[in-house]
Amino acid sequence: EDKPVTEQLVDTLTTLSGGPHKGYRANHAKGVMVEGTFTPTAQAAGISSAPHFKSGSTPVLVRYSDATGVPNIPDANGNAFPKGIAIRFKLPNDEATDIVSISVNGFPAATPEDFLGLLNAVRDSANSTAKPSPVEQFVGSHPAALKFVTTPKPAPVSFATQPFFGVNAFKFTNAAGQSVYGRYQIIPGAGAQYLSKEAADKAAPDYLMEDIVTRVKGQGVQYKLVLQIADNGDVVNDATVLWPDTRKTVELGTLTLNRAVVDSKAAEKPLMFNPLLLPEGIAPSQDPILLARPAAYAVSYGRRLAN
Ligand code: HEM
Repeated sequence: EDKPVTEQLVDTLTTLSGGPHKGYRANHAKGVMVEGTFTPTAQAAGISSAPHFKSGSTPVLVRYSDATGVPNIPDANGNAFPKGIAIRFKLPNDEATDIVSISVNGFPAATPEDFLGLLNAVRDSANSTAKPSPVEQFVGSHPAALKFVTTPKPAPVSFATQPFFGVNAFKFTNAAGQSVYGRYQIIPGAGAQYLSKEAADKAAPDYLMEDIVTRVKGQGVQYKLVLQIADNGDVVNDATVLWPDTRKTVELGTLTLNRAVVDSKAAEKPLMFNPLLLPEGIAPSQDPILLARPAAYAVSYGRRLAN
């Protein structure tokens, strides 16, 4: 193949979803958007000089999503995991920065090439009689992929009871020029709560998308934005390598979501969240998965707008 790996990834995601599905994202196609504010803690400015970590509140736009490019996948379907949360912080002077996270802590591949290998193996298993199947062969020789696909992904009671993880590390620098590497954790104020298998089997196809709109219009929904800080020597460029739970965490602030987005479907189409849209005070790590994401998202975005 002469195409860039990032475009091949979008092609395979499209094939896996039975697409192209006109006007939808090639992954995380089904979603809903809500709005609110982010309020930083006093410690946040000590981590990064980014504008939203100074004092005051920042307006946020949030898109929750189900995995896959299937626009009408039932929320509790086994393929609709990991769940996604994309957060746009609307900074002063028409600037913005995004956090784009998933409901699993970790990723199945350390490189875009390996991720393509996994997705192509899933694709090729559909029409294969080989034993072991292509995907069984792939996960048999790729422990991180095996770990990711076998990690339990229970259906949450609500998006408001689902923790999310940034997975890729970033470099945070404060006003004094001191830097740390960290990974985001988005911790629900309501606590992590999941449905039983029986309840998940009976859940309505759009139960999560509908529930979150009801919640934001009612009591509102809160999360703590937390940063897990790497120790010297921790691997920061590999999304398959978790850091120990004993690593220091710093609370960066609170997300309060209290408004639905009118006509969310129309509003989400011309939007592209970008994990590398970063203000001063936050820089990418050299994680090849992180660095590949904007190119892949842009291919999906371009195709979405083209039809
Ligand atoms: C090389 C690895 C990856 C590829 C190829 C990939 C591919 C994609 C694509 C094509 C989209 C649709 C973008 C659009 O049309 O706007 C997307 C969306 C998304 N991705 Fe990824 N992704 C990767 C890694 C990740 C990682 C590591 C995370 C989180 C830790 C993540 C979380 C999400 C979320 C939450 C969305 C939905 C964003 C929205 O609501 O608009 N992805 N991904």
